[in-house]
Amino acid sequence: MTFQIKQEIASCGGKLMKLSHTSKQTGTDMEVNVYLPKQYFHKQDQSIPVVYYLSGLTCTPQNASEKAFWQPQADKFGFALVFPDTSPRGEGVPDDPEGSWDFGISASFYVDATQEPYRKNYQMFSYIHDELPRELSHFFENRGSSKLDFFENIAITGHSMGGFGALSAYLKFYAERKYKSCSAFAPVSFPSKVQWGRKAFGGYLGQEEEGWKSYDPGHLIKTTTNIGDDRILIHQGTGDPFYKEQLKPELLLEASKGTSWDGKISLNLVEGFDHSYFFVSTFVPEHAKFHAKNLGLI
Ligand SMILES: N[C@@H](CCC(=O)N[C@@H](CS)C(=O)NCC(=O)O)C(=O)O
Repeated sequence: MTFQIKQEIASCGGKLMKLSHTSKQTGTDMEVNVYLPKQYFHKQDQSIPVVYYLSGLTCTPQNASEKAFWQPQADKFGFALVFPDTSPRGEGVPDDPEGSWDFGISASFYVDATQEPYRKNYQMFSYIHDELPRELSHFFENRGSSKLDFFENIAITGHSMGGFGALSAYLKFYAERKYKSCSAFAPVSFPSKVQWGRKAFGGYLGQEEEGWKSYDPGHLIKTTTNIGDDRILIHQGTGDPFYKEQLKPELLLEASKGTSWDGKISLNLVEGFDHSYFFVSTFVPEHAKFHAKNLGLI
């Protein structure tokens, strides 16, 4: 269903659009923020690539829009940004029975749930990678003189749970080269091996671990062939309280050993940085440049 414009905010050289729509996949109203860079307004008849940013646990579309400082980078290179929500929410949406922030509302892990009671609303994989781009494309079709490219020349990135979501989707769709570029900030790198991931996969996908593999970057990296010289960029703060227990990027590196991704994952351990948006925003310029290159903008 089409979007309602909640707010249009001038930001840097462009505009942040706060939108909401009713999703068929989640059966709920969903919010999404879209940043339109200055090029969208000043250059005619050109196609603007889109970078999808998936946020982490406890987030809404607002956190990254307000604190990641992506907007100046989007203006610098000429890409748009989409900041989706982290889960369905609202009346009737089931949450974590334990009331914890690592599962349920704001913690969908971007999968299509197969288990009750989550199956009905938690269809976030299909929402993010299919319904949302189709709906956005439709909505923006006749709005400006520039075309926003939500399907072809696109990149994906994210933080923590969203870093997992980015890695997972990039690898899952790698054969068809859906996403031209992937990076992650402090991602949950091998969810089947850590408590956050095991709880999420168990709850949404069931206890049978075989069913987790098709989402888990730790497995996908072994079953997906890197056909070019594609690289994945990761930053991880060494002062991040979740680094050693939940994120474990070294496990992904280990899993890539001897595969076509060996040496293609650039894991940057950055001294002292924590898990917050002070960390994310510090490395956004490097990630922006990485995506801009892969999207042919520089
Ligand atoms: N501080 C959070 C812990 C979870 C957390 O650090 N979430 C990260 C993503 S995994 C985040 O982006 N939080 C929101 C923010 O920093 O704006 C809480 O206790 O609620």
